[in-house]
Amino acid sequence: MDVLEFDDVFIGWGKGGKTLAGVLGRAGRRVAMVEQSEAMYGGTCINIGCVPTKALVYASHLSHDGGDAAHYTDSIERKDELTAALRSTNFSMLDSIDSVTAITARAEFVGPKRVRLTAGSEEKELTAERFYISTGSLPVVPDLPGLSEGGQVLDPRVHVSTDLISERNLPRRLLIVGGGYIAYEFASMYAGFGSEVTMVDRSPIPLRHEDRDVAEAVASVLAGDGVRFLQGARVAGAEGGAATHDGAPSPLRVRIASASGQLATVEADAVLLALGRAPATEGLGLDKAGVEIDGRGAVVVDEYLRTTAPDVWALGDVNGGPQHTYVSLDDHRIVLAQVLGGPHRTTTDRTTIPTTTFVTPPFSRVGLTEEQAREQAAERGWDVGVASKEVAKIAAMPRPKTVRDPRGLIKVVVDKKSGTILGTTLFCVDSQEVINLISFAMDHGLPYTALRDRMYTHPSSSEAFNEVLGAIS
Ligand SMILES: Cc1cc2nc3c(=O)[nH]c(=O)nc-3n(C[C@H](O)[C@H](O)[C@H](O)COP(=O)(O)OP(=O)(O)OC[C@H]3O[C@@H](n4cnc5c(N)ncnc54)[C@H](O)[C@@H]3O)c2cc1C
Ligand SMILES: NC(=O)c1ccc[n+]([C@@H]2O[C@H](COP(=O)([O-])OP(=O)(O)OC[C@H]3O[C@@H](n4cnc5c(N)ncnc54)[C@H](O)[C@@H]3O)[C@@H](O)[C@H]2O)c1
Repeated sequence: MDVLEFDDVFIGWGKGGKTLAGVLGRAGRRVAMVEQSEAMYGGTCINIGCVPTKALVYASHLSHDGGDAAHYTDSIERKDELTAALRSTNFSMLDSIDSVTAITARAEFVGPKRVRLTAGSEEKELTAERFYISTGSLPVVPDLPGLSEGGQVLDPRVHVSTDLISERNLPRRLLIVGGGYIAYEFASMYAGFGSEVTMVDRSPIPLRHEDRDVAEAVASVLAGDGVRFLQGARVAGAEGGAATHDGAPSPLRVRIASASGQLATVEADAVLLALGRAPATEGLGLDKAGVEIDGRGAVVVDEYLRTTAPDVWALGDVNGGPQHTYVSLDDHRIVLAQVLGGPHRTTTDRTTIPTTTFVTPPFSRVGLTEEQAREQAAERGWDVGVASKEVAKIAAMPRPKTVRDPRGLIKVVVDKKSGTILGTTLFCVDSQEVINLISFAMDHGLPYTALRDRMYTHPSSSEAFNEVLGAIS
């Protein structure tokens, strides 16, 4: 069997891995990037995750001619063109570096610092000084009566996010099981495309980790777009009918049980399971390399992202950290500093991690909720102050009105004594941009008054802070 030698071997073409591979390759190191599928060059984000879904979120709320079904099919085709172009660019970005070898094969460790690659009937082995595990995560498919069993769906009408956005036909009725990022983004998106969306969530209330006023604002906007919420509910069974007379599949009839045991039946042309993603560590032979995993299957790492084996790091979703592309990207900075030098970094120096859930308008948050801040106030000596305003009522922020979406809410939580910003929720047009400004201010210890008294371009969404932060009480 061929044995090839490298300086650095990456398993999986994720965001952190591909960025680090590029830097090391450009520095002249002999780098191998091993990716199991040519449809995944560039990783989850550009192929099946962030980018395609955000392209569809945007398309879903565009006005269109020719009916919802045609608009949906057209949007899926455009999304496929976009991801194909990004995949090709991502491939060249590494492949064009002389000292980088891109290999399409599935990798598994067969010993310390040794992996076997399998592509069809071909096998070879690689050895290297350093290894980087960047294999991402996979959708969790728990057993749900009538829908899924043993990690597999039981019916072609049952999907995970990855394959639903490859379906060319708009489901007239979509049932979404889950209440996290993907459930909310897909609910907003498919409602925008014209599907009748029902969400089944085991939590008794929507968005249980958010302040109630915020959660209610988000839920009422989605409800206004036609999304039906079944909270404190679970799947109790499902039956699929035979094909109808015109050959179209009949809907699945999904039985939903509430906390009190009462049953409702929801008819669905498609069901989306959005129940989390688990680190992709199965079949990687990690035990043979001395790399430990935890109870959730995540690679155990320290704050330097070092695994339990020497010279083996884990970046991105696979290390059990927050599952966002920008976290995987930040992981590469932490590892880079150890391998090639540069500013010292660890995971513990991340002060804030902002998030955006791409419903329409987008919902973004950084730091603490009001409830969390009040819980910690006595211990931390904070005098908690809050400013909260409906977007439609913010006179000094005409931007949402100019783009015809003045829905939502802005809420900022501060310590009045020191002026420290403790947390911010932005549920409004442009929030995916503006939240980064707040996160920057928080990381650099700027008081809320610095944002209140700044000059902003006009009309913009950031200028909301002139008015909203003037009303802290
Ligand atoms: C629908 C959806 C929407 C999302 N939207 C957002 C968003 O808007 N913003 C955001 O920040 N995050 C979003 N995320 C999360 C984000 O996509 C992930 O956090 C991120 O892509 C993880 O990157 P990674 O570096 O861990 O690896 P990934 O990009 O997941 O790459 C891992 C790669 O490893 C390959 N691989 C796995 N096992 C092997 C093996 N044994 N051998 C060879 N190759 C292997 C896989 O094929 C894959 O290409 C979304 C995710 C999903 C599913
Ligand atoms: N905009 C973004 O940054 C973005 C967008 C999409 C996905 N993502 C990432 O992708 C990951 C996966 O997204 P997701 O929405 O699948 O996961 P999630 O962790 O956000 O939500 C999972 C949901 O499933 C529920 N759940 C889990 N197991 C269940 C069970 N057995 N029965 C009933 N309910 C169950 C949970 O209560 C939760 O509501 C997330 O961790 C997220 O970080 C990020």
